Amino acid sequence: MGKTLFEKVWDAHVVAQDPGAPAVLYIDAHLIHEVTSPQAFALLRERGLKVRRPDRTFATMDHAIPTRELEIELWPSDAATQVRTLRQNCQDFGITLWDIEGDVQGIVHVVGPEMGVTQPGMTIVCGDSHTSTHGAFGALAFGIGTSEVAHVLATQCLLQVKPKTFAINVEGELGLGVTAKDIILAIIAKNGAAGGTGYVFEYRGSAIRKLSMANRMTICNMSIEGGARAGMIAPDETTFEYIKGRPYAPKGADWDRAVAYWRTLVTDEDAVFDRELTLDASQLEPMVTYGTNPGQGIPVTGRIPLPEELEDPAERRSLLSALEYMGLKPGQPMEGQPVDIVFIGSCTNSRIEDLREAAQIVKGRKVADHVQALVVPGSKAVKAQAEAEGLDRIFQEAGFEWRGAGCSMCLAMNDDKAGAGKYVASTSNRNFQGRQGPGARSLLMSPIMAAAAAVHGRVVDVREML
Ligand SMILES: CC(C)[C@H](C(=O)O)[C@@H](O)C(=O)O
Ligand code: SF4
Repeated sequence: MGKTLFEKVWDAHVVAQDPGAPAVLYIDAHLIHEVTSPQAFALLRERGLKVRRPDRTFATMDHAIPTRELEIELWPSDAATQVRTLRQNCQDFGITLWDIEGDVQGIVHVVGPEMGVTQPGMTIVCGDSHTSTHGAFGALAFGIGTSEVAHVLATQCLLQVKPKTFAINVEGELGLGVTAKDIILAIIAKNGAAGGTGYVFEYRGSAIRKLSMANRMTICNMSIEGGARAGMIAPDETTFEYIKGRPYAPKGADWDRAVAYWRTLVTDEDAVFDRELTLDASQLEPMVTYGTNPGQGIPVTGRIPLPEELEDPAERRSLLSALEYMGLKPGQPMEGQPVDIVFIGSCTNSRIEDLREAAQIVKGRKVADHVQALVVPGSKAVKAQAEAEGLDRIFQEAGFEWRGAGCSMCLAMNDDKAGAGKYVASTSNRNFQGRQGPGARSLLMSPIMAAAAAVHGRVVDVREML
């Protein structure tokens, strides 16, 4: 029997496997950031250990840092401590650091691919759940806990139980105004926020093959929001083209050898998945979430479900408690729902393609008077590229704030927080209670939907603006 893409990458990295025990998996690239690495380094120091492969470990600063220009002396003390600790750790252990003071910095899942660190067939880990993003390149990439970060730093290996495989087939043409974000929100709405537990998704089908790398990353990014351990997309010409020439990409004869190997990283015709789900891309609409988990989403033309429409009593309870927190009612449409804040950013949707699309909607229009709107590029490179294309001017003339790279309002771990009770149209990946600020209410959507919400001050169907 043939192998799936996941099985090929898994098998190539198993160092040891005792029956009934987790596998020892070799890790090709380890990404670290300021929030989940300090305790791991502390553990290494305590035990007198070195970093096994400093050359395969890459650090950036993203979660806690302010996205406004601010001297570090004026930062909240936690953030300053985390950043200074990361600098010290990278210096002491000989690790490459993409520092906020340098030219290369940004959200770990935006910078890794940009630098060419992320490559097909690799195992990639990071103390961060959205490491699944890198699966867009046909890598096996997933988040790990802080004690595992220490383990990988010390050994370059990780203990892992082999997950099962889950094919998600997306076939057909997307309609105008329907994006990769809508594909993944629709998948999670259909399969549930825990529907992928124990599995690695492989996104397949004609609609996936047509997507850019940025769009593929948007989809893989949210695999974890669908409960999966990781999400993968087989590499193809789009992938190779994206990687070629990037700083850490193979060069010369190494490049040819690498591409020849990468071409083998496809699921064999006769491979069998443990589960499958198929979606018709032509039936999808722009999506909006109404609840407090990413599975609680509906097409913009739809209505919030009524409790009696849900079979599972646990889901009924979760609907009602989510709606209470959200200040929304069963059966209500989301179209027309006023918003207070619009956040375009996060490792889901802060790449240049996302900003270009959002800018198209905003161009020549104004942000509604009562709305605070911000654009937070995913990296310094995205920011520079956007500025070279004049996107910053389009956003600022419309009334958006134009910020520095970082996680920003994706999570309330830095200066950018939404107030209690505020509705945030957000391009990020999590709408958990308090995620964007204590009491704040997140409505997840695509960048063009968020841009449309900024202009109208309420949730609208972006297709009416195209
Ligand atoms: C802070 C970090 C550990 C966390 C994660 O693991 O995902 C964050 O990135 C998030 O998105 O919630
Ligand atoms: S942008 Fe958001 S989801 Fe992504 S790593 Fe940062 S906090 Fe996590």
